[in-house]
Amino acid sequence: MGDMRLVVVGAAGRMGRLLVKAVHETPGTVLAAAVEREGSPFLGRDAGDLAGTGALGVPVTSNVDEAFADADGVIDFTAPAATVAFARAAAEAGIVHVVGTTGLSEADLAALAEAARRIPLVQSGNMSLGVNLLTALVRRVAATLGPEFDIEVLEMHHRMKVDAPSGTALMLGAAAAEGRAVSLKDTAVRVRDGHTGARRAGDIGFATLRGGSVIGEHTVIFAGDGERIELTHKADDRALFARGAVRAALWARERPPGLYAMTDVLGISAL
Ligand SMILES: NC(=O)C1=CN([C@@H]2O[C@H](COP(=O)(O)OP(=O)(O)OC[C@H]3O[C@@H](n4cnc5c(N)ncnc54)[C@H](OP(=O)(O)O)[C@@H]3O)[C@@H](O)[C@H]2O)C=CC1
Ligand SMILES: O=C(O)C1=N[C@H](C(=O)O)C[C@H](O)C1
Repeated sequence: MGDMRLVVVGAAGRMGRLLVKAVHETPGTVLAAAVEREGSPFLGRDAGDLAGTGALGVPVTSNVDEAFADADGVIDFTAPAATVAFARAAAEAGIVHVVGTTGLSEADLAALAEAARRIPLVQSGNMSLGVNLLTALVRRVAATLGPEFDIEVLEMHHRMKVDAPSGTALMLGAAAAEGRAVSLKDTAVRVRDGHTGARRAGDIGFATLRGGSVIGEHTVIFAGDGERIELTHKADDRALFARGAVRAALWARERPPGLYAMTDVLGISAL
């Protein structure tokens, strides 16, 4: 099998540029195309120049059909509506789709599951080993501690982030709910404001901080009477997520159609 030809969509974004670099630097992958939306000021610019690798001879294009036709996979850290459209196009082209986009609605996730009937699709709100390992720890702790421990998920990100709670916070909340054998939908408190009344037993709370250049920090707090356990992950470098996504693409190339998580890619889904 030759090098995996990968398209990076959203190639001029914060993650897109790092993804172009990671594809270029990873043995066994090559940048097939770089996509931005129609009207983007980056169309025609060399993707490597934007990513800081030096020119790669890959001009940014808005022609998705052409880009996907000559590729084995697409890596997508864009926005929910774009990701749903890219999933349909990837399914049409029969290529791997790796989705890092967060802020996806139930309907968006259903559209990804539909595409995954035809192609291997890896979706995760966080592509790092640390966070995916943390989900297993959170599930375990939540299963061990009784309901007398209140669970709160605290996250902080840079000032440019547009969705809340973060995809990672929701993954961690879902892990806590799974550990307690309850539904996150029924227990999540995503916002608090005004006279909220006392905390309802069993709620899983979320708190969102935004500011500066923080890449991504998450803490799951188990607060009991007289003691507190805090499990924290801090990302120091966004390139970590890009490397994880390229790893996911290579892994998915060998898999049948299906919807996969990063824990599958990392081989820790049984933890
Ligand atoms: N799963 C993970 O490990 C991680 C996930 N993320 C997630 O990745 C996403 C992107 O984050 P980030 O890079 O910081 O955001 P940016 O806004 O910097 O980048 C998004 C890029 O996608 C482009 N884009 C949007 N719509 C389309 C479209 N229809 N066609 C082509 N390009 C499009 C944007 O272009 P324009 O500016 O013109 O809209 C922009 O260049 C977010 O959802 C974020 O939460 C981030 C880090 C890690
Ligand atoms: O938007 C970001 O930057 C990040 N988004 C992801 C999320 O929503 O959890 C992952 C990471 O924390 C950075």
